[in-house]
Amino acid sequence: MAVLMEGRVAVEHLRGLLKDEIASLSARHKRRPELRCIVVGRNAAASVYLKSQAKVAQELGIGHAVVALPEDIRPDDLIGEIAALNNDPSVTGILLQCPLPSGIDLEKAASFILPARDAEGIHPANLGRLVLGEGRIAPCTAQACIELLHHYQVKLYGREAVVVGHSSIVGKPLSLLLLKEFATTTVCHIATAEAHKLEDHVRRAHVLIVAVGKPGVIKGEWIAPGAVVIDVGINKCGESLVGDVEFEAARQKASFITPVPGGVGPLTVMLLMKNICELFKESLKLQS
Ligand SMILES: NC(=O)C1=CN([C@@H]2O[C@H](COP(=O)(O)OP(=O)(O)OC[C@H]3O[C@@H](n4cnc5c(N)ncnc54)[C@H](OP(=O)(O)O)[C@@H]3O)[C@@H](O)[C@H]2O)C=CC1
Ligand SMILES: Nc1nc(=O)c2c([nH]1)NC[C@@H]1CN(c3ccc(C(=O)N[C@@H](CCC(=O)O)C(=O)O)cc3)C=[N+]21
Repeated sequence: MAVLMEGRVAVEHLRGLLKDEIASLSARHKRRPELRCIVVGRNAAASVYLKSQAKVAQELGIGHAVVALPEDIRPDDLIGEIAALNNDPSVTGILLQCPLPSGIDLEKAASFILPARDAEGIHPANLGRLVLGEGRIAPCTAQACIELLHHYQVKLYGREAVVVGHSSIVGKPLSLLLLKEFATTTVCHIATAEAHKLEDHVRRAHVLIVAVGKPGVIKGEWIAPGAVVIDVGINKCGESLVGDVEFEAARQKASFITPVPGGVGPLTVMLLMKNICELFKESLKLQS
């Protein structure tokens, strides 16, 4: 039976550090960091994220406001909203929440966020730094997975890491961070599933990280004995939240596994706040 990797426990140390740092910066500079979150349309996982953000921002002394936009917004109007936040001197960081409607391209929209206000590190300049291994602001969930692995002292050097999902906010940046740790990294996606190869890749993973958004897409029986499993997926199932991995069956085979909720989610939120704190410090340096 696997040990649970509890993000809600791993996060406590960071919570204390950030709270103290933000309190002292805010007192010294007589202003607080401000996060603005752009949300287009409605989505269950995005609502869970927003709720957690608002709660943690308040605990840490970070201002938080949502810019809610209609599902049928035109791309140019979304860019206008981003520009308004870029030009507002009180704003520290901007988060463009996914998913976006089918007519709007995340990567294109993200390129309009000022790199110095990019709360998630998804502007091409920030992603470029990540490729070069020198990124400071990296996508929060990718960082959260690495933090969890470090917290539970999981060895990555020379191990087979398999990432399922290749989105710009999770799978791709995470694969770069795993490479930085010298894990031998495979990235699977929809074409892997269509080629009926997903099971083969999952079966040989020492470390498996799944970010798809489909409950049960990874069968528990595919997990290699002793594997480490991180389930990023957040899916609403009635009133409860479930991940992408068949949890109970996977738990019988893995050595470590994240629960959903209580796994990656709380760390994602705290690392978003850490990014905001970093952007705030940079902005204060520029002013002085
Ligand atoms: N816990 C947390 O902190 C966070 C949770 N999430 C959750 O993680 C999930 C993924 O989020 P995100 O990356 O934004 O989602 P996206 O929809 O952007 O990406 C999903 C990825 O999964 C791939 N995929 C779809 N179906 C399959 C399949 N059957 N087999 C293998 N790969 C498949 C897609 O491939 P293709 O594009 O080629 O179709 C795509 O790369 C969601 O549930 C989201 O809510 C996200 C961020 C943070
Ligand atoms: N640009 C962008 N970046 C994201 O990182 C992003 C996004 N868009 N869109 C939506 C998904 C989803 N996501 C979550 C993060 C934390 C929790 C979270 O805090 N989860 C708690 C939930 C606690 C509860 O309410 O039960 C937990 O898992 O324990 C949930 C969901 C980030 N996402």
